[in-house]
Amino acid sequence: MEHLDAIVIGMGPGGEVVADRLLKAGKRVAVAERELIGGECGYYACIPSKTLIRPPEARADAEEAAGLDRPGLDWPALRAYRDQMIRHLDDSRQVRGYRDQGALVLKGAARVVGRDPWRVAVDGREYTADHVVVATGSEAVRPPVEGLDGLGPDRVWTNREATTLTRIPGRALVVGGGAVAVELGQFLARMGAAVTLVQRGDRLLDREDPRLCELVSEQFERDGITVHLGTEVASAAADGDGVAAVLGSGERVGADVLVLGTGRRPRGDGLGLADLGVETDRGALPVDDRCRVAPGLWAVGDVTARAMFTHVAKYQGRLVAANILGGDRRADYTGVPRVVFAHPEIAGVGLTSEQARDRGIDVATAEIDLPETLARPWTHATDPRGTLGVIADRSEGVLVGAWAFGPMVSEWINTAALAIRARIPVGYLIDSTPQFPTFNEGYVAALEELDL
Ligand SMILES: Cc1cc2nc3c(=O)[nH]c(=O)nc-3n(C[C@H](O)[C@H](O)[C@H](O)COP(=O)(O)OP(=O)(O)OC[C@H]3O[C@@H](n4cnc5c(N)ncnc54)[C@H](O)[C@@H]3O)c2cc1C
Ligand SMILES: NC(=O)c1ccc[n+]([C@@H]2O[C@H](COP(=O)([O-])OP(=O)(O)OC[C@H]3O[C@@H](n4cnc5c(N)ncnc54)[C@H](O)[C@@H]3O)[C@@H](O)[C@H]2O)c1
Repeated sequence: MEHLDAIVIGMGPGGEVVADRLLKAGKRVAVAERELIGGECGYYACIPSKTLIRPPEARADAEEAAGLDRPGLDWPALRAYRDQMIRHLDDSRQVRGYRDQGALVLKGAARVVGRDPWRVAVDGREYTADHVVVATGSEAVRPPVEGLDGLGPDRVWTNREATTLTRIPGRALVVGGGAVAVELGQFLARMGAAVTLVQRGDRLLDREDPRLCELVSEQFERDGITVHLGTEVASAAADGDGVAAVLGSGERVGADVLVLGTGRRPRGDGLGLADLGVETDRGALPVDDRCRVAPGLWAVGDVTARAMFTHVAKYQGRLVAANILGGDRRADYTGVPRVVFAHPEIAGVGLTSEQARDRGIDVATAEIDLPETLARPWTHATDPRGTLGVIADRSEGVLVGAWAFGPMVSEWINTAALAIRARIPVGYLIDSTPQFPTFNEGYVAALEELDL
């Protein structure tokens, strides 16, 4: 039986970072992947969704810039570029790349079949290793809607069908109110679909600051999206080529497709770990602050259910590789940005004002309207909009949270992310000199408004 320094199970962004770093350090590594090297992120989530969103976003930006006409949208050309970006669902170059780096590439579903030492089985063969890293990601949750399971993938889209779509549906019923529902719902609407969104919670993006949720709802109204809050889809049935749904409120909604954005379940079950005394929590592998599950067993990414983002999977991957190589790195999630790539972009980082108060923090908040305060929104668009909110700990004099709605927020939210993580005193932030004219200047203006 072949013995390795490490076996990485699942080659999404988390697994790839661990494998790359261990291989560079000269370790003997096996990587196991049952589908495509690159994971959900590379083929069915981040990459295709952000590629698809860009042209409608660029068109809206062009419409808002002085002196530009509305550019045309070429769906076949966009679809072809999306297919190129998802490598036509072919990972043979990645397989070759890892083999060239000296990895043992195992294409198949892995199971952990023994411990002391860890033993992993793929395709009927077994391997032992000093370290096993589980990076198996997550899968879309299918809500318990009557009739849903009887409908095929032509009528019910998870993120997989939605991000690999080949036609724009005439009518889409989007279920959920998180990042998936907001990004895909707005994309479909901007591509010409009539979109109805049904969210169980009482706000869109209900884990974010309530004020941010309000701004997103207003934007969805401008986009002509019909939003039902505080209700669910009670039942769904085939109707011609489409779907006839009945909501909890009794209202009927007809659509060509029903798109699920109802959360994700970590893929920690089915790996055989329970038989070895490693319990999961609703599919998640419990990790300590070093991302360790048990001696020699590590987990990174969505399967840890810490914060289901690619940047978190990569962060945990860097940390686990360092720890396997003898380091002692511990994870800190206080400065993880949460960006929704809608148009305008939406972001939150750190605590919401509600969370900060619940923790007993002496909270000070401020909110600024970006066009009222800055020059940059006006050089960017003729009818600009945007808002920045900051949440500070008055007694410590540091920022504990921030949220923003506006152009390119995904880039400039990282200023707040670093300030929160490093506990940079608000006085230093106010004393900084962000480039003129940029959206980053908003932080000085917002922080000056705080009653500290
Ligand atoms: C529509 C959508 C858009 C998103 N957009 C963003 C975004 O813009 N930015 C962002 O930060 N996050 C985004 N996310 C979240 C992001 O996709 C995940 O956080 C990220 O993919 C997690 O990476 P991972 O390495 O944990 O797992 P994954 O990317 O899920 O990869 C896990 C891999 O493990 C493999 N695997 C599973 N079980 C086994 C087994 N037993 N044996 C072998 N292999 C196995 C799978 O085949 C898969 O390839 C988005 C999610 C969705 C659904
Ligand atoms: N830009 C990004 O970084 C990005 C983009 C997409 C997804 N993601 C990540 O992927 C993960 C999954 O995203 P998501 O939006 O699917 O999940 P989510 O858990 O963030 O949100 C799910 C939403 O669906 C609602 N919901 C659940 N069941 C419902 C039902 N039966 N009927 C109506 N509404 C229902 C919930 O109230 C909740 O608001 C998240 O962790 C997210 O952060 C990130």
